[in-house]
Amino acid sequence: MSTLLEVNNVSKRFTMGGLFGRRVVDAVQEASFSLTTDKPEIFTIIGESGSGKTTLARMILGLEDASEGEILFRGKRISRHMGQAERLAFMSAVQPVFQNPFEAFNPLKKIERYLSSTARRFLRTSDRATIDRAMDEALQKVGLSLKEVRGRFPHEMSGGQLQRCAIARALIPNPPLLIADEPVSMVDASLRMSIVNLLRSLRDDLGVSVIYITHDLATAYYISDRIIIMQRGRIVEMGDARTVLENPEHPYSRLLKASVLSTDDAGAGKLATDPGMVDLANAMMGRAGKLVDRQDGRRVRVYDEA
Ligand SMILES: Nc1ncnc2c1ncn2[C@@H]1O[C@H](COP(=O)(O)OP(=O)(O)OP(=O)(O)O)[C@@H](O)[C@H]1O
Repeated sequence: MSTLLEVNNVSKRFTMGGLFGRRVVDAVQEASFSLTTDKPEIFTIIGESGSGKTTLARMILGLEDASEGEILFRGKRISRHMGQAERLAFMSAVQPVFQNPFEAFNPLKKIERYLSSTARRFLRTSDRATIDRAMDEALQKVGLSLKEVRGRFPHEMSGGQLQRCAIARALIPNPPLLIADEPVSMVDASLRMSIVNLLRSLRDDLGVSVIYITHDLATAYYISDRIIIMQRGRIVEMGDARTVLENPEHPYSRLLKASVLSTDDAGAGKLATDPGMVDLANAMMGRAGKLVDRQDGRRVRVYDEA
């Protein structure tokens, strides 16, 4: 079994302000997990806003350095200070998909311009036919074609179609790993599942692993193989997605699940989340505790009684 990505005890601390108004945010604390090359998977990072998901993703993409710990991709350390050639090789293997496809594309440029510059950069060619072939192949993988996209500007596509184009762009160098940060949250609800299903087919048909970052428990349940649940920078529960989400153990994981149910029940006028549950989850915030292994394979953060 060989390792694709290793996140070893990674923490990120942001320090803001001057001498007198110094503020410290521990955005990620001691995160550890790994992905192997043998089994492509959808590995989900879930948590509410501010729990550290994007910071973790940015460190995995080499856009931010860890304050402590290390991240290895195929055994090599990832850092913001990688040399140009090393970065290009890394970027061809680990590609991001961002939240808002309308921001990812320049509104004044045709979509194919963006795709062709990616092809030129990663395939190191300026041969027109090779670039067109690479763009078409990537677009076919997401259910589009160069014929459909050619000549069109971003505003001439739906959010769902444009997100497909963004995913196609990411697929041009044939990366084994995509980092998708909230890829469906800006997409129309009616088109969301088609993007989620697309991620699944990338895993099943192309063998691409996806780190799927979300705060949407429903899509997470639907596509994830494994999941980590983050609360204020700390992993509080991790393991097989079904094991964890069907029967969450940590109070914060239980709260996340209950919050989703309460949305479903809202129409029936049922109470939103039980305040006792919120208090219990909040009481864990900021406490270090430790992750322990459970018999069913999950890891859960537990705390010494005060
Ligand atoms: N560059 C930065 N400088 C200072 N603080 C930051 C920076 N980036 C993130 N933070 C802080 O780190 C914490 C984690 O933020 P992060 O964006 O990683 O969370 P998140 O789970 O991705 O949230 P969201 O779902 O809203 O994107 C937050 O308190 C945030 O304010």
